Amino acid sequence: MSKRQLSLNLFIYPGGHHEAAWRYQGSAADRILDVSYYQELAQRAEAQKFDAIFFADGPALADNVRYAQRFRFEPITWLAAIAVATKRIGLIATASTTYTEPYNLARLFASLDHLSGGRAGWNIVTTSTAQAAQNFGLPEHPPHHERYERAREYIDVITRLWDSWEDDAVVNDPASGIFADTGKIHPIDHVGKHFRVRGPLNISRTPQGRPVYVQAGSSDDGRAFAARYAEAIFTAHQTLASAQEFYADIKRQARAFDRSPDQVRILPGISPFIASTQAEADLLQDEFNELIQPEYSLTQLRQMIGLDLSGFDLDGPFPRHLIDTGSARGVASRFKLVVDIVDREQPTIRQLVQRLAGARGHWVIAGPPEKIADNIQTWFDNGAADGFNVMPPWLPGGFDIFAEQVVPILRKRGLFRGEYSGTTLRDHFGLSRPQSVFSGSIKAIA
Ligand SMILES: Cc1cc2nc3c(=O)[nH]c(=O)nc-3n(C[C@H](O)[C@H](O)[C@H](O)COP(=O)(O)O)c2cc1C
Repeated sequence: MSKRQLSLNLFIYPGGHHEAAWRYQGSAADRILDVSYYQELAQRAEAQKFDAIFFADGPALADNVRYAQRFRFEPITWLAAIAVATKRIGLIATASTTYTEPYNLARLFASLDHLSGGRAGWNIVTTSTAQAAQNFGLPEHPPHHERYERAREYIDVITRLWDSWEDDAVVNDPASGIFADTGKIHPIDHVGKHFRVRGPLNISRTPQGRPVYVQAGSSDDGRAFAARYAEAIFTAHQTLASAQEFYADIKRQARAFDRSPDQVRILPGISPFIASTQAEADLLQDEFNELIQPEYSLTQLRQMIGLDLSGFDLDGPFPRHLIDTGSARGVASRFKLVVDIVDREQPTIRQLVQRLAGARGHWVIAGPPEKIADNIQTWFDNGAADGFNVMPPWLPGGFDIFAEQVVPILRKRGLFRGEYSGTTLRDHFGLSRPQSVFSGSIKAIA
């Protein structure tokens, strides 16, 4: 039995994850729409045998774009260009079940999986950004519970679309003149509350059968959805204890859905400031925090906890009494994460925005390479993570330092691969390739 190994993804934000990264002299602020910049990043991550790269997404413009590089290209398109510049690394794109339709999205991800030789992953989101509704003619953003109800039906439909061609449906025999065995291509005939889709999909089953299902739910609905469907789960935790609680809960819920917990990889985010000494690493983090623009940070904070602190003294105490914990506004999980920081550390407003500036509530850690590796190993060995979404504070430099100084330590400790053992994202994550739900069934296209 091979030793349990870490999964490492490179989570790419254009200039890096610190909200002021684009202002830092080492970041590639002028290359954020240059696809070769992302191809180079993916090649560097592939050279280090990372499992995947990952792009977030949302169908609306962030309302604080004045102060930070928070616009978004469409990730599937961008990953197609990266696929042709790489051979092994996984390619994970975010797409919303609230603001897309299953048939179109099934085609997009099937195409990405075919063209990449089986390296596609789908970060399934319901979209927590309320302003998206105005771009799709909706009177208001659907409530959280309803978004998850739609997402469950969506997954059922899209899974059957990806499975609608059995693996051996394509014959492709010019001599006999038969291209496909239509007895192995199945309509899905779905009629539900949110969707009516006949199918089948208009492309054959992909190298992975289906893209890898990734999810990042944190609420009760989100966790249940993740435990039932997700094969890799992204999550944000500030402490080992919080990550251990999440990890144990998801693995328990997965078992309750009769799933093997090994088929559910849990990947918290980590945003490391790395330097040869602790003092230098702290200085590096301070350099970034000095570039913070309070107008941007306070907008972020308002989105997370629904409080507008623009009139407050930044160096005054955070007004904890104004937080109405009864109504978790904004993104529920981030709301709780911010409240926990405030209750644990009683920060000033400035100290809180600096805590969140690094990576929007993900784990930010500063120190020498050995300390970063030690912390990664502690979470990995103590039931808090199966791997990490690496979120460099700035790119490309922040990733290069992690790759050159932390990955070798993890490798030396036997925690991370020296070579890919497979070719697909499922291989890298150690996930099985799913059978088509139609294998052996009779109803096919006439
Ligand atoms: C690493 C990570 C990446 C995420 N990326 C996105 C994203 O690209 N788009 C999005 O709408 N939500 C994204 N989310 C938010 C989650 O989809 C989810 O809405 C959030 O964690 C709250 O959980 P809930 O859906 O259970 O309320 C991300 C969350 C995490 C932890």
